[in-house]
Amino acid sequence: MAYDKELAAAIKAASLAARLCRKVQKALLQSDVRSKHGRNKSPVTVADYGSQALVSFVLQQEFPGEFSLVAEEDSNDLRKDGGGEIVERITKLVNESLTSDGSYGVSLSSEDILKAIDSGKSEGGSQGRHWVLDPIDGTKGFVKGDQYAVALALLDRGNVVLGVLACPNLPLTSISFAHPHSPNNEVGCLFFAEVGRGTYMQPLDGSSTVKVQVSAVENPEEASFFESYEAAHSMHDLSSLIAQKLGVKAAPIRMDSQVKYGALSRGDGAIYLRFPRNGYREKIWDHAAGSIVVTEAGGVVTDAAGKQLDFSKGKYLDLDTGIIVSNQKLMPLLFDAVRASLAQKSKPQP
Ligand SMILES: Nc1ncnc2c1ncn2[C@@H]1O[C@H](COP(=O)(O)O)[C@@H](OP(=O)(O)O)[C@H]1O
Ligand SMILES: [Mg+2]
Ligand SMILES: [Mg+2]
Ligand SMILES: [Mg+2]
Repeated sequence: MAYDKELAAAIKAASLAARLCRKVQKALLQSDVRSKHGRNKSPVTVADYGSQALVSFVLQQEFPGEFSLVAEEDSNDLRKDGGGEIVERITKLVNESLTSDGSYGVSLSSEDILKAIDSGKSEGGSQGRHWVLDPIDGTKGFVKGDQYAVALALLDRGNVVLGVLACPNLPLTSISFAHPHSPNNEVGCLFFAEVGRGTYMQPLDGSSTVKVQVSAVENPEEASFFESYEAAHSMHDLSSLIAQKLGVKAAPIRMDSQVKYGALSRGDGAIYLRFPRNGYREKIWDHAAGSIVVTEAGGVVTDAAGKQLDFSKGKYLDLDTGIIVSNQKLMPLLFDAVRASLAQKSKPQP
């Protein structure tokens, strides 16, 4: 089928990267966390770099020749004074992962690692094929020992055609309030989706695979919604106004990263609301994999004007106000509640 080879390579790369991240998270030392310079100051760890180097290396091994990767991180900070020690740690981590996997029989130098990280500088766009990678989405969740995801997607002529979400800290069974997962439940899932072929979930070791579907809930009173854990990433007051207008009774499920898309794709919750504060421009790597995982599971992902997300315009998503996600039945009600809430919010306060 169209993208079988690419999907197999993406699952392999994301699984290897997830195992590297899991190892680091278990032994995370504060020294592994640096905050990136510049306005956003979102943290970045040895695992973000290690994951990006590993995914980039594996994909280039599987697809030698033309290769285009749009990825979040670059090696600029690592090449500065004082970066040497962290580069050594990253190199060791990546080589340990490659040795344990055994497929490639190579040991990479620090320069190989920096080059692999920097091969993620493509701008993407509407022509040709581009891999899109967030090596750790939800680094804030990662550093506090909570949820994060390795998010890898493939763009083909501007459309997302496959996505893989490795979620090392997500329990295999539902996390919804309605069905709290059993305490001895296995933790670590990988979701994958290919255009036109549905969404599947497997444990990180790939031992079994199930097809997943979004929640069939039609009554908003029975629905629950996901939103960012970070109030800095999404306006929680707006989400609660929308939920109230919609008639949602349950409290929000607040989680870091695109794990929210994975959990929604298997029906743990019926809605995801994301309203960044003014001026923030969403990056394609924060949503490419998650969006296809939901849409291939029967869900709908649009901006606040009801428009599909457009991944063909380079590294950024130009969208109207925010991102709303739900199933086909609830989406018309959700859309009306969003419009009414935005109208109310924009009215001058008395
Ligand atoms: N002000 C902001 N508004 C919205 N998203 C932001 C943001 N600052 C950072 N982010 C993005 O939000 C992502 C995490 O999403 P969530 O809030 O769902 O956990 C971060 O991904 P990284 O952790 O890969 O940097 C980061 O790219
Ligand atoms: Mg980041
Ligand atoms: Mg991200
Ligand atoms: Mg990231």
